[in-house]
Amino acid sequence: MFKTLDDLDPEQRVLVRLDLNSPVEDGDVQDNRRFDRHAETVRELAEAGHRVVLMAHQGRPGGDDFVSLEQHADILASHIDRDVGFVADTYGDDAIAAIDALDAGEVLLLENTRMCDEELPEEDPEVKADTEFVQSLAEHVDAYVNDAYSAAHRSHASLVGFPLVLPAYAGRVMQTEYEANSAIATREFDGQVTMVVGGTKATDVIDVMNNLGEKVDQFLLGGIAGELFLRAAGNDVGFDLEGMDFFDDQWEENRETIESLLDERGDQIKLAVDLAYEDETDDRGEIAVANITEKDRAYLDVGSMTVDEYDPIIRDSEAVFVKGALGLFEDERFAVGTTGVLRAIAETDCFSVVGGGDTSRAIEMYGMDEDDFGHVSIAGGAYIRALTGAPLAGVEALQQD
Ligand SMILES: Nc1ncnc2c1ncn2[C@@H]1O[C@H](COP(=O)(O)OP(=O)(O)O)[C@@H](O)[C@H]1O
Ligand SMILES: O=C(OP(=O)(O)O)[C@H](O)COP(=O)(O)O
Repeated sequence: MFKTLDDLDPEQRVLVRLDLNSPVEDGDVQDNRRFDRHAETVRELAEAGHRVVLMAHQGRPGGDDFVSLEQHADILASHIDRDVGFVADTYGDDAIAAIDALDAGEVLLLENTRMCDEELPEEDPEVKADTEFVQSLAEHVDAYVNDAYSAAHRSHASLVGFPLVLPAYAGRVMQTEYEANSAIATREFDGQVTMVVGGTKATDVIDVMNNLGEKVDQFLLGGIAGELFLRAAGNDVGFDLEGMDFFDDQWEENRETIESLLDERGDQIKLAVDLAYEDETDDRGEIAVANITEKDRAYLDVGSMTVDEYDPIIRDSEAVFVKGALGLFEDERFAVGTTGVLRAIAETDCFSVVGGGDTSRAIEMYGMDEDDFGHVSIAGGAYIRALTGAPLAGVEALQQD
C-alpha cells in the first residue's frame, strides 16, 4: 500500500498532483466531476493549515484542448469555497516566488505540467526524478501528494519523479479509486460477481475476460464489443454506419481470440438476445438476434428483452463492475441498455464500480444519483488497466518506500 494524508506531518508545504484534464469547448474548460472529487483532497489539506501547491495537466501539445490552467483555478475555487491562486509558470522563477509566498491554508495552482518539456516523454522514475522540473520544485516543498489516479498509467515527471525525492502520499481520490478499482482483482466476494462489458473496443473486453475470467461469474455483453462476439457466434451483425469504422479492422484482428473465448468461457458469457436500430421513421426499432438474416443495418443498442435478461442477474449479484456502454446512450433512443443495467445496479445493495469516462457520464445524463453506486470512477485508461492487471506507474512510484 501507500502512505496517505493521515500520515502527513502538520504544517507542510505540499506539492499535489491532480488530474483536472477536462473537455474544452470553444476554448472554455468544462466543469466536471474531476473538480468535485479532487476538491475533497485540496480542501482537507488547506483546512489542516498546509501550504498547498497544485500541479495538473490539460490536453497534449498540438491539441485544441492543450490550454492554460487559468480557468481550472477558478472552477476548482468554486468547488472548495476558497481562493485558488494561479501562476502561469511550471517551475521557473515566477512559480518558485509564488510558492515561497504562500501562507498556511493558501492554495496555488501551477501552469499546465505539459507546457514543461521534461514532463511528457515516458521515462523511468529515476530519469524523471533527475529533471530540472522535479529538482527545482522539490527544493521548495516538504512533501508530495499524488491524487491523480486517472493519469497514473503515464510515467510522466509530475507523476513518477517526485516520489523519489520527497516523502510521498496518496491523496483521497488516489486512495478511493485504487481501492475500488482493484477490488475485483483483490477482494473475495461471497456471492455472484458480474461484469457488464460494452463500449467500442474489443481488445478492452478481451483483456478484461482474460485477466478476470476466474474472478467473474457472468460477463454481460453489449455495445460494439458485444456485437463482435455475436458475430463470432454466427450472427450476421457488425454493420458500420457511413463514416464509422468500428467493425472490419476489429473483426480481422480479434476474430480468433473472440472465437476461442466463446469456446472456453461460453458458460460465463451472456450475449444480447435482441438489438435496437433506427427505423424508417427515425424511431427505435428492435429485432430478436435469432431473426437477423442479413447484415444490412447498424445496431445501436441492446434490445429490451436483453435488458430483461440482464436485470435479474445484476439483482442477484454480490458485486457488479461496469466497463463500457451497452449502446449509443448519448442518443436517448439508444440509452435503454446502458440505463437499464445502471438502474438495476442503483436499485440493489451490491458492491458496484462503474468506470470508463463515457459510461460514467450516462449516470448524470440520465439523472441517476451517484450515491446509489459503490464507486463511480473518474478514470478511463487507468481503470481499464486496473481491470486488466496492467501496472500503473504512478501508483507503483507511490508504493516504493
Ligand atoms: N452499438 C453502438 N454503436 C455505436 N456506439 C456505441 C455502441 N455501443 C456503445 N457505443 C459507444 O461506446 C462509447 C463508450 O465506449 P468506450 O470508450 O469503450 O467506453 P468507456 O468510455 O466507457 O470506457 C459510448 O460513448 C457509446 O456511445
Ligand atoms: O483524461 C485522462 O485519461 P482518460 O482519457 O483515459 O480518462 C488522463 O488525464 C490522462 O490523459 P492522457 O490520456 O492525455 O495522458
